[in-house]
Amino acid sequence: MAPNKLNSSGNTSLSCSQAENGFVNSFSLFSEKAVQELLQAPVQGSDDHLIEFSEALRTVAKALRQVAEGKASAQAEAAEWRRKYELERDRNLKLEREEKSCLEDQADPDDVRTINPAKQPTFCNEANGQSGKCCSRNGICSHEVLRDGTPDSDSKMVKKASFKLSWFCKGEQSDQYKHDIVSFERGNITTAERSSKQISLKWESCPQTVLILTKPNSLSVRILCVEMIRWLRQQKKLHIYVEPRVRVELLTESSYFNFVETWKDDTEVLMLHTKVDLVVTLGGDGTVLWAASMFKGPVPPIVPFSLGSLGFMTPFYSERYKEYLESILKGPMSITLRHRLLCHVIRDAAKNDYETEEPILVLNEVTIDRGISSFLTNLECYCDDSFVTCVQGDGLILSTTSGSTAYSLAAGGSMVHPQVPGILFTPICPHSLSFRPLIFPEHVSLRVQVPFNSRSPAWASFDGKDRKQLAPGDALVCSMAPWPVPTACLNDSTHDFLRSIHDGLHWNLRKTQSFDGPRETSSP
Ligand SMILES: NC(=O)c1ccc[n+]([C@@H]2O[C@H](COP(=O)([O-])OP(=O)(O)OC[C@H]3O[C@@H](n4cnc5c(N)ncnc54)[C@H](O)[C@@H]3O)[C@@H](O)[C@H]2O)c1
Ligand SMILES: Nc1ncnc2c1ncn2[C@@H]1O[C@H](COP(=O)(O)OP(=O)(O)OP(=O)(O)O)[C@@H](O)[C@H]1O
Repeated sequence: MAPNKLNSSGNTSLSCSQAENGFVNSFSLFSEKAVQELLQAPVQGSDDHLIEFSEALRTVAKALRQVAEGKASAQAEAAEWRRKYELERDRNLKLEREEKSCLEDQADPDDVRTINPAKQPTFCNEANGQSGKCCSRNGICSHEVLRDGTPDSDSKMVKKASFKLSWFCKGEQSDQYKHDIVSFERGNITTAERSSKQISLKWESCPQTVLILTKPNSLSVRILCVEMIRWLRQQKKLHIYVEPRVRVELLTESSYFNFVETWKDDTEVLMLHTKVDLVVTLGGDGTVLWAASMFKGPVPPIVPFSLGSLGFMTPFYSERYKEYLESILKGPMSITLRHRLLCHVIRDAAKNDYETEEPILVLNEVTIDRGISSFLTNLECYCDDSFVTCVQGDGLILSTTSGSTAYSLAAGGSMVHPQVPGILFTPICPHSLSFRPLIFPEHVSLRVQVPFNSRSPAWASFDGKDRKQLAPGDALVCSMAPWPVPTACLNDSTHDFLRSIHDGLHWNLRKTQSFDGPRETSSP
C-alpha cells in the first residue's frame, strides 16, 4: 500500500517541482479521472489503512488538478506576454518605416506616383497621431498622407490625383478645425463647441484612374459595367481597372475593351492604392465589403452604386450613374470615413515570430462563435489589461459602427452612426439574463481568448468570410485600424445613414395615432 508516500498527517509529501515534473509529464488529466474512479469504488470493511489510502488518493487528485490549472494559467500569461511583445515590435517597425519614408520624401518632394509592385507602401500614421509635420492643420492632403516607393526603371509612371479633405462645421465649410477639445480656464473645465464635422473631399488635380468592382454572376451588373466603362473612356478619357475575371468577360464581349487594365497577382493588388484615384462598386453591401478587403492599407474613395437587395452602404442609384459620376469627378464630394478593425490571430502553438499570421482588416465585424460545435462558447475577454467578461453562449461580435446595422444589429446591438468612433461588443445568444451589449471607445485593444479549459475550439470569421479555428490557448486581438474606408455620400453622412435605416429596415415604422380620440385636458 506504499505508506512511505504519505506524511504523518496523511497528506502527500509531494513538492511542487516533483508534482510538475513527475505528475504533469507522466499523468494527464486522464490520471486525475482514473484516481476519481478509484475513489468512487466503496471502501470495504473498516480497515484504517484503506481509509488512509483513499484520503491520500483524494489529495493526489487535488494536487493533479492544481498543477493542471497552474499550467493553464502560466500558458495564458505567456500568450499575453507574447501578444504584448508582438504589438510592441509591430509598433516599432511601423515607426521605423515612417521615419524612413519621411526622410525619403524630404529628399524627393516630387509628387509623381510610380508603380513598383515589388516594393511595399509606407504610410504616415495619421490615426496614431504620429503624422508630425507631414499633415496640415485645417485638413489633410492626400500627398501628405500617402508615400510610396522610389521610382523603378521598369515601371510605368502614373500621376495619381491629389485631393484635400476638410471639415464642414454646422453646414458651412470652415478652416477653423479646433484642436483644443478641453480647456481649463480660471479653474473651470470647458469643452470646445462640438459642431458636426461632415468631411468633404476636394480634388486638387483631376482623377485619371477608376477601378470598377462588380458583384459576380449578375446580368444587370454586367450590362451596367459595360455601359459605364464605355462612357468613362469615351466621355471622361479615364484609365479603367477591373478584376481579371471581369476583363476576360469584357473581351469575350468585344475586343474594344482591350484598353481595360487589370493585375496579375496579389503583389500588384497590394499596390493598387497607388494607381487608383476612385473605386466604383456595382452590387450590394457585400461588394463594398469586398472592395474594402482588397486594400490592406490606405483605401481610395469608394463610390458605391446600388445593385443589391438591401444596400445600407450603397446610396447611389445605378440608373443615374452619369450624373453622379460627373459631379464626383468634378468634386467636391461629401464622404464618410468608415472605420475598420485590425484583427490579429495569436496562436498558442506559434513557437516563433515567423508563425504569426497576417493581420486581417474588417469593415463590418469580426465574429467569434461556436462553429459546428454544440457546446457553449467559453471566451475570456479583456479590454487592454482589464478583464471584461467571459462569454458563454453562441459567440461574440466585435463590430465597427458601420457594421452596427449588420450582424451586430441582429444580435441585439445598438445601431450607431458610422462616423462615431467606437467598437461594439455584442454577445450572440448569451446564456445569461444580464449580458447587455457594450460600446468601447476607439483607442482600446480588445482580446478574446479561448481558455485552456474550453470544451471546444471557437471559430473567427471576418466580415462573414475567411473562417479560422481558434484552439484552446489561441487569442484574437482587435483594435481600430489606421486606414478607414472613405465612401462617397449621396447627401451627407447623417442623411444617408437615416435614409438607410428608414428605407432598408423600416426603422420605427408605425401607423400614426389618429387625432380622433381622448385628449389631455389643460387643467390637472
Ligand atoms: N444574422 C445576421 O444578420 C447575419 C449573419 C451572418 C452574416 N451577417 C452579415 O453579413 C455580412 C456579410 O455580408 P455579405 O453581403 O457578404 O453576405 P450576404 O450576401 O449573406 O448578406 C448579408 C446581408 O447583410 C447586409 N449587410 C452587410 N453589411 C451591412 C451593413 N454594414 N449594414 C447593414 N446591412 C449589411 C447585406 O446587405 C445583406 O443583406 C457580415 O459582415 C455580417 O454582418 C449577418
Ligand atoms: N468582386 C467580387 N468578387 C467576389 N465576390 C464578390 C465580389 N463582389 C461581391 N462579392 C460577394 O458576392 C456576395 C453578394 O454580393 P452583394 O452583397 O454585393 O450582393 P447582394 O447579396 O445581391 O446584395 P445585398 O448585400 O444588398 O443583399 C457577397 O458575399 C460578396 O462578398
